[in-house]
Amino acid sequence: MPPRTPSSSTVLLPFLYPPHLFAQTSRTLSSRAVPKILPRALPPRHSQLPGNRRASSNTTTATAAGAPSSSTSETDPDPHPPSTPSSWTTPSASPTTTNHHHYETNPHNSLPANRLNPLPDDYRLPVFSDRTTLTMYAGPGGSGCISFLRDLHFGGDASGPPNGGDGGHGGNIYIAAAYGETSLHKLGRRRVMRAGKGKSGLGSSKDGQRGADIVITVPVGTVLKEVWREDPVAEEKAIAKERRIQRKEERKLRAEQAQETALATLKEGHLGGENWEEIAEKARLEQEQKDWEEYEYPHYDKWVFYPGISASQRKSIRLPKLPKRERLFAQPEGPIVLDLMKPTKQPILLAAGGLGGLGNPHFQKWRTEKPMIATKGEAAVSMKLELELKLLADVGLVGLPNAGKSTLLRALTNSRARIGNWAFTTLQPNIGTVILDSYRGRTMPMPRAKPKPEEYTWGVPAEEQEARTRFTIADIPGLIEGAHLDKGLGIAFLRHVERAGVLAFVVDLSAGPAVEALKALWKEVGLYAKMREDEERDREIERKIEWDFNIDTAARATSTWAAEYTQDIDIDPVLHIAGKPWFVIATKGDLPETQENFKNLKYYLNGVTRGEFEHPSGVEGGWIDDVAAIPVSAINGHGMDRIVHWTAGLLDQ
Ligand SMILES: Nc1nc2c(ncn2[C@@H]2O[C@H](COP(=O)(O)OP(=O)(O)OP(=O)(O)O)[C@@H](O)[C@H]2O)c(=O)[nH]1
Ligand SMILES: [Mg+2]
Repeated sequence: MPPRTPSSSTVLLPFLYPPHLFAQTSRTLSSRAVPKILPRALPPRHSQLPGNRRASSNTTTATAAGAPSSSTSETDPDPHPPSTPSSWTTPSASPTTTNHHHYETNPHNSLPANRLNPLPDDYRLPVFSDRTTLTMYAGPGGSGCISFLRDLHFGGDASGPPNGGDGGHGGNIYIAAAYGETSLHKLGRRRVMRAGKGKSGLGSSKDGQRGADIVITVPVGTVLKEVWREDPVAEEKAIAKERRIQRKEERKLRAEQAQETALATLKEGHLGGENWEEIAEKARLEQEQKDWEEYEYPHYDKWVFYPGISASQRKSIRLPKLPKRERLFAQPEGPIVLDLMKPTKQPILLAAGGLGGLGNPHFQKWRTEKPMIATKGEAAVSMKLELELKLLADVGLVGLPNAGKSTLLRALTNSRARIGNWAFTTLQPNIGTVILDSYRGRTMPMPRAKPKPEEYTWGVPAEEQEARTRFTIADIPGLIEGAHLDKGLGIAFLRHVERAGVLAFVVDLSAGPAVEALKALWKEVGLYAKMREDEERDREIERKIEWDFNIDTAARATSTWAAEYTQDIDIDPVLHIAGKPWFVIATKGDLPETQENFKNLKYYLNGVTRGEFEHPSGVEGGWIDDVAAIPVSAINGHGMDRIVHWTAGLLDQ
């Protein structure tokens, strides 16, 4: 770097400005003290920018885990670095602007390091998280206010009619899925979400302010499940209902007992002047009084009392029955399970805020002209959610560790996935975007043979749907045999390719028989699908369990419109994955003695297509329309065109 300020300058300057600015600024600032400094010429622009390189014919912007990759060029290899311009004269201006290690040899394979054969420390790792839990607290309502009109007409003190405002309602919590969000890490950091509390009411009939709502925005492809919830209002309602039923039964029992006693007395012949009906009635009334005292009276904790009154006055107030009120927003019944695989048209309510309390004018009756009471705001729902992100890429790369998946992603797209000659270099999913272009930077749309269903295109009819201009590829950590037993990194990452339109199996031609590798991969994928199916079944059973607090019919109505985001359980996931179009990318074709291996693979796949061999997952009815094997050398960028064309064809078939 050129020196940022002339050494003689005593003025501290911000270091973010280009050097020539400093030169001039400092000259003007200290022109008397310092001899004249010639403005330093900036290097021409192109020497700072590496040449326009393309890894392969038709690549791309890259995103890592969906995040748009900004500067795409700073780590690019450049086989012909621009010559140093003569105007750039400072000694530090030599090629320090480019990265040193592009001219190094990669010790892993003794080849020159470049973008497709980078050193293991040349990668970009965006923050990414695909799982998190979130505890949410909807806002409680504010309390009602006890206040009286202060007016000269009423003697100048607060002795007019009641004018306390109602409390504000608590804030709700909603969820929305949107494109542009790519990871759950931000939510994971927050852990707890609290919607705003409703403000208390004020005098002069001023109602309290509503609590602020929260909209949680998650990436499209997020699945959320409710872990637990606490709904004090629903719980109280449920308890009250239970008690009502209990009392009814008790009454019935007592009536029967009274009848029996009366009959017994009749039998014994001494009536004693008492009617058995009267006895029964008396007993019933006594019991009811007891119940009232025990359960319903008084709900002191639900009321606010005028602060100016004494404890004895407070006790003398006969509290009215709590007014019956419906929630402003019906709380969706639980447990909530949503599968947000498309952007939500409007935010979906998860937790409703509490109702605000009522001010004292609500309790003015002909007998109580000066109500010294108001109600408190309702407590609100709290719940814990489990969020799981399933990335929605068009193509999923599935392969054993070290097969060359990340190299392939780099070769196909502008991704900066990490590459290293050891297993489990990749520890989190990477996503790259392939733009179908005409080699001249102009997109070359591929007509879609099969239009997307309208529910995925916001109702755009098939004939108006645009041709495909890009697709996305997900590279996930490698699978090993026994991954379903949680060996290696487990199969947790398969959920990111579970919804891909096409599966691309990446096999390393130099690492033993490719057919065996392919079969092993399919086996793990099949076992994963089976595991998902079992999970689904458990969830279905759980859903059938009676949920005690489903007492709101309105709540049920609300949750039905979110029903389009609940998962379709009828599909058989095993067949679902095996039914996806797939093909095999045979990589590392540049290494010696790989041809025989490829031939065997081709022979096997042709047999699968013809139906001579069963689908490698062992599932009947799996996709075998035209299973291709494409030989490539990702490290040299060879064979990428075929992959792109074949994939685009499969996606829109
Ligand atoms: N000769 C040759 N080597 C390759 C090719 N593709 C990848 N490699 C090398 O294979 C090694 C592994 O490549 P990665 O792309 O990291 O493999 P991966 O499948 O992503 O590995 P994990 O992320 O660990 O599962 C690296 O040393 C690459 O340089 C190829 O086409 N030819
Ligand atoms: Mg990798």
